[in-house]
Amino acid sequence: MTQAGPETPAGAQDIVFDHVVKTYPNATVPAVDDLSLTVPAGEICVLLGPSGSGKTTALMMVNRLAEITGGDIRIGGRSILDLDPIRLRRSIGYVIQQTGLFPHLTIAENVATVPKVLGWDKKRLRERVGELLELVGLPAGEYGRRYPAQLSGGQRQRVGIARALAADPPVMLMDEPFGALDPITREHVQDEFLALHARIRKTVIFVSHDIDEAVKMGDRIAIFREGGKLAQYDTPRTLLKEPADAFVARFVGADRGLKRLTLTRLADLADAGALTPARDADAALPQLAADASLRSALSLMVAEGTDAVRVTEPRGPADGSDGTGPVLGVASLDAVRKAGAA
Ligand SMILES: Nc1ncnc2c1ncn2[C@@H]1O[C@H](COP(=O)(O)OP(=O)(O)OP(=O)(O)O)[C@@H](O)[C@H]1O
Repeated sequence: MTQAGPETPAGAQDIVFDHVVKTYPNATVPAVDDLSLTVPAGEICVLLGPSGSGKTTALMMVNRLAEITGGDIRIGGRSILDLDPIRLRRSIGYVIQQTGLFPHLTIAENVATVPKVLGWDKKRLRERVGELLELVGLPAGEYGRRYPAQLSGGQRQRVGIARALAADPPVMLMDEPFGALDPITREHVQDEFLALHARIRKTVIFVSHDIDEAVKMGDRIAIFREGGKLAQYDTPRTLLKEPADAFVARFVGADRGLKRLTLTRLADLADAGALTPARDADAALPQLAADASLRSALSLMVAEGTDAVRVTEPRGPADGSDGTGPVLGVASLDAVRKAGAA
């Protein structure tokens, strides 16, 4: 955590869309229509919506890969229209689905691309590349001299993130960055990115078409409808609990109650005093570590045919959530249901 606290992290900047319109040349209707929203500094905002609803266009207007045709976008209070597009782009991290790594450059050279353009000296470049590759779990000594083709898809995506962070930009734009990864790798890279974000607190705009990804990654979610109109902008919890209209309700899915359970951990129940003390008779109950979600707890109860789980203290990340630490108490189906409805 920075000195200023997570709400106003040092170095991050808010992004304001102020009545933004984008109508492409020769188009009869706008791709983005009167978009107004603020992404607070240091938060992750996920743009979600059906195909063609204007998510990528909204994202690309921030770094002027698509020029706005109405309204304004301000980063840290400065209009993007007052900035030179090339300089603006260098000051914003950009991660896309096909990582866009240069195949003929090594991993270290790829990560160094922008700082090199900015004229950093060799020593500073080398240190920064080492630091960034370490940060994304690909130590330079082992991976720096390899070429993109010699990495897995998930590793390439991590290099893409390291490269986007190279010049320490206050803002990152990510367009379906994990879309091409298989589900298991995607989960890993999402977790890694969230852990990384907790440390670096950049302001991130992240395009996704996957509601589960949006709920997991977003501090806030902007749902777009056809015609590039903003349907709702809220925290995942509010969006799932109070969809603004039938379109949003349909988009987030009939299982939105279950999705909401992913937002609460068993540890939250423990903190709220909603666990009951474990008795000897509870020894046969299935158990889960406190960092598991209420959805996992419910799923385990259904699978095991019980109406409670024992909650254990996780001993560390290496333990996963299989529940091997000391027992904290028992979470009943009723407690899970009540917490899910809250
Ligand atoms: N370069 C362009 N020229 C003209 N029209 C475009 C251009 N790029 C996108 N559009 C149109 O603008 C609208 C919004 O497209 P955009 O790519 O922003 O949507 P999206 O929500 O990101 O879609 P997807 O989820 O399929 O990527 C679509 O109708 C699209 O056809």
